[in-house]
Amino acid sequence: MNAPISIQTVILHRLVMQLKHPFTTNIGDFQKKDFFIVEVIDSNGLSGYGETAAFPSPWYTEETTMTTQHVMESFLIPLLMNKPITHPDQVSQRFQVVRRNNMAKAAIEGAVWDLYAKINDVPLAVAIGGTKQAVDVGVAIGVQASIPELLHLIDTYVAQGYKRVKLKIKPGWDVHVLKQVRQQFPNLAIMADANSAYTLKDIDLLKQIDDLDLLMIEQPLAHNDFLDHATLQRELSTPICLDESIHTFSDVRLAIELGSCKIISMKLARVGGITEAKKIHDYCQEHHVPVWCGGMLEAGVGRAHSLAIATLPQFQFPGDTSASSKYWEHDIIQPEVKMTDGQVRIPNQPGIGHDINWDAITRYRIDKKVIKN
Ligand SMILES: O=C(O)CCC(=O)c1ccccc1C(=O)O
Ligand SMILES: [Mg+2]
Repeated sequence: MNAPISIQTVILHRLVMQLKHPFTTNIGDFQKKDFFIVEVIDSNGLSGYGETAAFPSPWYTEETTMTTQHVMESFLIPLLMNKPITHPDQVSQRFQVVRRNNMAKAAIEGAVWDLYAKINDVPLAVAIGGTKQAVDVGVAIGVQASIPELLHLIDTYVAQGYKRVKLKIKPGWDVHVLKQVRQQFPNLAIMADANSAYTLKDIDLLKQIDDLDLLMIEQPLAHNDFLDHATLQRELSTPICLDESIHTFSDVRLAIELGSCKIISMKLARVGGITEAKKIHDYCQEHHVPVWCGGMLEAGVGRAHSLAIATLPQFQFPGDTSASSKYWEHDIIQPEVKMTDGQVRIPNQPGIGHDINWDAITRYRIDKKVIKN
């Protein structure tokens, strides 16, 4: 029987961090991340940490930095305060009275999972049921100014040891780019992520991409579509991977039943946290559908959570969970996340297994709100 956990205080640390390199997708250009580190503190004064993944604008899902703050403060935190739980699975049950807002939920739920693992003196990966000591990682590369620049960048990442590259594509930066990359790197594991840039009218173009022996093509069609993706998947031998379409366990059931994809991208933020992610993972395992861990340009806390979930056995492709140094001059955790030979080792320390780097937090923090009940 687990001892009850009673959350007494929640601190929302709002940070703004500059990305090392701007990240360009079909939708826009990202120079910085504006987000919250959520700190939950129990009656013994022990802290757990989570991170919101939303961006300032609702381009990826409907959530934004400010909606996560509103929903956490007004609805989610009051559901948790002073009403003890015995297991973090109960957090998502309690949050069911709030529709969607998965990024707000995932940040708080993640903080409680970290706290729970620390109380039980086990790494978060172990608390989740993970089985791997290290996970394979790749890099996501945004749209570049020119093809030579892209080829050079890929070269750099491959030399560092990354096992797979994911290239953002959009109309005007797609087949011709991928063809040249494939020519230059005949044996590299390459995937493309369209962030919903295409429709079924682009079938000829998508069939040309199908000839390039990609690992998968991520979210080629609309963010809320299952039927057209199923039609497209019947036409392509390259596996489709769904990202934006997947917010819940039910979405995964629908996608697999309809044949909308052959691979699922998992993001804790998008599915509302670890408990839902585990449910999705187990269903995918039963149905022999591979899963891999996507990224949201997270800082260290969110990254550590993603790495922990990726230790589950059905995570079968390298994640977008690259080293801290791919994104940040200084990360907010210590040690930072490091990659060796295409892998990140999972820490043995309790919880997320990284300390908070308070110097970095202080440097990047623009606001701090302490919520007591
Ligand atoms: O390196 C990363 O964190 C993933 C980069 C990435 O592709 C991405 C970043 C932000 C939002 C959505 C996506 C995506 O997977 O579509
Ligand atoms: Mg994606």
